[in-house]
Amino acid sequence: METRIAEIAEQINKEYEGRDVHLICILKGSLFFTCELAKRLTMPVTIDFIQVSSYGSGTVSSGNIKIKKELDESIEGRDVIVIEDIIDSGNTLSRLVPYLQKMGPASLKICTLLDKPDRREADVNVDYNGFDIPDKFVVGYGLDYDQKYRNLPYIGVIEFVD
Ligand SMILES: O=P(O)(O)OC[C@H]1O[C@H](OP(=O)(O)OP(=O)(O)O)[C@H](O)[C@@H]1O
Ligand code: HPA
Ligand SMILES: [Mg+2]
Repeated sequence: METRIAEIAEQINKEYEGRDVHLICILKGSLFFTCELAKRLTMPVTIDFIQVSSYGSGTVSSGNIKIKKELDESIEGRDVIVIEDIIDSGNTLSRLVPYLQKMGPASLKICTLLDKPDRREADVNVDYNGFDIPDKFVVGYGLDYDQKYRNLPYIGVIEFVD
């Protein structure tokens, strides 16, 4: 995990050389990934947080996103990288990206630790992706099931028994 995060950071360091980067961490899941990535970036970095929710306590996206916490700072004219822990149905980012684009960033890229391409319902252009994973509900490293297990220091699959 750390090796892959370091590789992504290196790629970002090269591509954004000489520029400042503004990271947007999508709470709460991408908190851990944002920290690990940010520590490895070498340019001047600023960080802001937004919280949107579509899952509630279930394992399937509701398709609607609600903004629960707005950004603190303007992103107009800034080089923005949105940090996600996972892209699953794509509903969260396919709604959030146009919302952020309207605020006039100089550039906007998407960086995710995990991608579940088999589950996609809405298109998302991913710029940096840690790992493609199969269609299993995963927890740990920031990812929750009903708000639990975010603190696991690894990614695990939840198995549901009836
Ligand atoms: O591609 P999607 O199907 O939209 O799923 C991905 C999103 O769902 C999760 O967030 P959630 O709404 O559970 O909030 P959380 O980060 O606080 O757990 C996850 O952190 C992503 O933001
Ligand atoms: O597999 C997942 N685990 C936790 N949260 C999620 N949000 C979308 N997919 C997932
Ligand atoms: Mg969640």
